[in-house]
Amino acid sequence: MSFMQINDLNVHYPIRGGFFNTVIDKVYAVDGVTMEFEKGKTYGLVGESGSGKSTTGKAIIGLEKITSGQIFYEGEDVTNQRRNRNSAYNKDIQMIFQDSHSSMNPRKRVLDILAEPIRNFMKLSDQEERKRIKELLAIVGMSEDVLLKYPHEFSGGQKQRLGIARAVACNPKMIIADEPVSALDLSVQAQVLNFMKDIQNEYGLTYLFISHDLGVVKHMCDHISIMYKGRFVETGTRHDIYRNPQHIYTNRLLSAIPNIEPETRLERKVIRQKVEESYQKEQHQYYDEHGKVYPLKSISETHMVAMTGGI
Ligand SMILES: Nc1ncnc2c1ncn2[C@@H]1O[C@H](COP(=O)(O)OP(=O)(O)OP(=O)(O)O)[C@@H](O)[C@H]1O
Repeated sequence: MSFMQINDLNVHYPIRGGFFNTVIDKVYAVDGVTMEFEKGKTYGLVGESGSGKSTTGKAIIGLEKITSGQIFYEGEDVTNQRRNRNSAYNKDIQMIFQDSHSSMNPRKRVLDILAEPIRNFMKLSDQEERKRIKELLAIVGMSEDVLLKYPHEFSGGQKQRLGIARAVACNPKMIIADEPVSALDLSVQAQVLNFMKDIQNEYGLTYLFISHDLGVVKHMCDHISIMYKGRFVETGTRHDIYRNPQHIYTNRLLSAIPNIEPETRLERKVIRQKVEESYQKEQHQYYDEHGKVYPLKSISETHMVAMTGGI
């Protein structure tokens, strides 16, 4: 039995219009997503803006209402517990966001920001709480001098560290990280990613890493799902996705990975143009007549691709 299982998750938003403001259509933000997580592993969820990645993450954690589907956690159906603030599920599964700043109250000091989850989920004395907060700062490599500071006094990288400290405060089992490094400079990105890897190894955390950039998740993820218009176009191990990509959309994302080596920049630009041309020409073979992604089919024990019988 896997650590967590998501079965046929759907999040559809009604679009209203017309004279009576009735539902005229729906946005299929998440459209039949199935995922399985094993303990201690890192999963990537990658797609362009609007593909439904954040909605999937928020639905799993309970920040978004789901239209249908089931979530099993440690063998138990938690679909209806996700929005119960005091449930074990809510303590065990935490989320960090691209912009930690906007998720932190600007009028609260670090001390209070870190104390909040502890007060929600753990019954500690004042002294124990202080001790835990100091431990958390040590985990993210920050000194106790910051306790009385406010969020605006920190750099982007430091704020992400505080966001991580807050997420790990109550010993979670899984962290959903929504574009955790996208707002940071390249050098700081690597630092934050390495440091997330370290805490994962130390505490056996499971990660779901959400990103629009296949380059960012490359060195982190054991397993990757590529999302387009609310559906998965391809899922597989890191090797399957980077060495043996099958779907035209995966190839397009691979060719879009930003390149920092000046020697190969021109070469990569040519490849990117070629991929884009074939995407424009051949994409109709990869989507149905309504532009929808086909159902996934297994092509190996680990690798699934959305395709019609014809491909
Ligand atoms: N509350 C809402 N009401 C209506 N549509 C919504 C709502 N929230 C999201 N959507 C739509 O659902 C789709 C998926 O959005 P989502 O934010 O999950 O994508 P994303 O892949 O995370 O993109 P980004 O990286 O830009 O956040 C988009 O088309 C978006 O406009």
